[in-house]
Amino acid sequence: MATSFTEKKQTVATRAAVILPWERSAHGQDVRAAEARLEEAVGLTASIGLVIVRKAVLLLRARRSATLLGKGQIDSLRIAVKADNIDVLVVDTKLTPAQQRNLETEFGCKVIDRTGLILDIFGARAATREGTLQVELAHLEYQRSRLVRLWTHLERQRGGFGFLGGPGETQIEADRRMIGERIVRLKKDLEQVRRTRGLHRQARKRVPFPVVALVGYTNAGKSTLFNALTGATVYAQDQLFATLDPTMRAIELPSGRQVILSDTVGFISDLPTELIAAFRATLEEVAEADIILHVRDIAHPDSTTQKKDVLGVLESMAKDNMLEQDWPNRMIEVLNKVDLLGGQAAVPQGDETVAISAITGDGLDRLLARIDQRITSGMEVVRYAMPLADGAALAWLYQHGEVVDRKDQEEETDITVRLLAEDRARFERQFRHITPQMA
Ligand SMILES: Nc1nc2c(ncn2[C@@H]2O[C@H](COP(=O)(O)OP(=O)(O)OP(=O)(O)O)[C@@H](O)[C@H]2O)c(=O)[nH]1
Ligand SMILES: [Mg+2]
Repeated sequence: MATSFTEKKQTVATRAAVILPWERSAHGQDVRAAEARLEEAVGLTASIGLVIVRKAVLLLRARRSATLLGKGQIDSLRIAVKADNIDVLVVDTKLTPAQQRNLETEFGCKVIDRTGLILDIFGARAATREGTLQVELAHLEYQRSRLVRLWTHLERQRGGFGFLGGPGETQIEADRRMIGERIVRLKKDLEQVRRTRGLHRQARKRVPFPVVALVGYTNAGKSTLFNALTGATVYAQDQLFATLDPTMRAIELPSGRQVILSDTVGFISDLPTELIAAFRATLEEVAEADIILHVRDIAHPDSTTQKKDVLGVLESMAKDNMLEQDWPNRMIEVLNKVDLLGGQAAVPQGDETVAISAITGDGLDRLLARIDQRITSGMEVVRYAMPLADGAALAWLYQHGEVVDRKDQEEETDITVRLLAEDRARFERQFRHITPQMA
């Protein structure tokens, strides 16, 4: 893994300030939007273990090429960094390599930008092989772009073309070559992983129960819902990306049918484009899901934009064959946090939406019933003839399907059962001696 900020294990808490540069021209005067965005950045920063001692929205009249911020802002920040003993300044926007370096010089502390911050988070969260490779690739490309610019900057300072070949320059060139070679290797490895992806999906389909995946924006309440539904004690708190690992747990639906619930990585707003591939790779669990629960924070000011973002990413995954084309049929929209809006009645619900509060438990029974219904609607009716002595096969059918009819003879039974298409395939693979009859 590329060097990561969080890899330096800290014994003493690292103190951070989080600032959100807010351009009036680009963002307008929407104070509520700025506050929500700042809170997201604070959550992201907390999730890599930094202690936030100061946070602020800084209005920008223009982006200054050398330092981004204006002179007065820099002066007052310098005082704050000193007074609060700040080790890291998180600037929630994209900084050019020169801006980052200049700000570090101004403040005498480490400065990280939004891309650097998110890369760090993804690095800690990537679970699959593709995810890990994809994140490392993004990290190296980020580093390389910083090296290249630094190099040209030095060249300019010397007023030449690098013929002098000073030691610093040689080192940078060597670093750049090393990074370049590693990138080529990673891309090859990724190719290989992608080619075998189809095979893995087949293997994963052998999980014995339908999979229900929770997706949605960071802080939407996925982990809280996951806990409410499993009664499990999985880490959930008001901290973005509290989930460090994709978590899977079996739960029982009202019908008695078992499903596997899977919590996933949260979406974040304005994901830097160079990180989209890495993020999508961390979402691979969704590809295996029989049902996708799209959890939304319906009380969030950007709720509608967040929804569009989520659907956009899923669509792009389907386009690249990471997700099966019929994914919209498998989705249920979960409007969470209705307690903040005065209960279920405040929110319109349709066939594809269920309003809930993961905190109060309001609407959870309806959600479970809806999941049950959705699973059943995708079922087929099949008839099998099998030896009565085959207890394992019979038990399997009772556990995974709904037995509609059964006629026992002396040695044999003729059984009609409703099964998911995948379950039917699983059953017929596992019990090859049993023959499906004409319905
Ligand atoms: N009022 C209210 N707060 C909720 C509800 N559900 C979750 N929250 C709060 O929202 C915050 C985020 O919840 P999480 O479950 O950690 O969110 P998440 O979607 O898992 O976030 P990531 O793991 O970062 O993607 C926590 O403070 C929860 O207590 C709800 O129904 N009502
Ligand atoms: Mg979570």
